[in-house]
Amino acid sequence: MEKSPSYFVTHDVPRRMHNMSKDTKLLVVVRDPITRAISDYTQTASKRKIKSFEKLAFVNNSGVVDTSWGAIRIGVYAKHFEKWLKYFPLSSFLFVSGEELIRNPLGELTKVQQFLGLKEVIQEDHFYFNQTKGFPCLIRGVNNDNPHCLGKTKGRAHPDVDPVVVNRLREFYRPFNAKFYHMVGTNFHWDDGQYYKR
Ligand SMILES: Nc1ncnc2c1ncn2[C@@H]1O[C@H](COP(=O)(O)OS(=O)(=O)O)[C@@H](OP(=O)(O)O)[C@H]1O
Repeated sequence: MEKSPSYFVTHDVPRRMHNMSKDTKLLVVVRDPITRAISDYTQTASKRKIKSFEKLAFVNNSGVVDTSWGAIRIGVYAKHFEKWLKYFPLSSFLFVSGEELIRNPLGELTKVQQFLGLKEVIQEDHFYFNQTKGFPCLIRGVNNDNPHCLGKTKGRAHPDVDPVVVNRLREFYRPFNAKFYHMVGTNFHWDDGQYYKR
């Protein structure tokens, strides 16, 4: 098993993975592209000083969404996924909802176990919700005495983004999201706005 978010969007990866093994099972965790962009921005901003999200999202403050900015471009999932379908059938993929992975980790991980043909060993009591972190964490060991949350670079606080900008991005992504839902046969409900800012 190997993982990297960049595999999904890097041009030559589908062909190279197919050359390696055409039977590879592919798991893709996807979340609302707007939250994903803000998460991406937050990660970069934690390393160096950059302009505001609102400034970077548009070309010269014009209201035209800057699709050359990676944080925006990566969320156009339908375009990236088209390239994968040239090499792998839809049945090779499981799309995991990033939102549900937080809300209902057992539900999403049960689907993962089934997709991979694994024995279903994960249970409800393997998780607890850490209120401070705001995320589910794992309980390891028979005495539940070895809890494990992801590190502090996962689950950072996101900045508040101007709602006008969020709405503009919502309109920008809507057709791409619709296409993506159609391609994969799942509605992730990002356009309902119910998931933005967890
Ligand atoms: N259980 C749990 N604990 C902490 N974080 C969780 C968890 N489940 C999902 N997430 C979300 O994972 C996001 C980080 O994933 P990344 O794709 O950036 O990770 S990586 O690039 O593959 O290393 C991270 O994004 P941010 O919230 O923007 O930090 C989380 O929202």
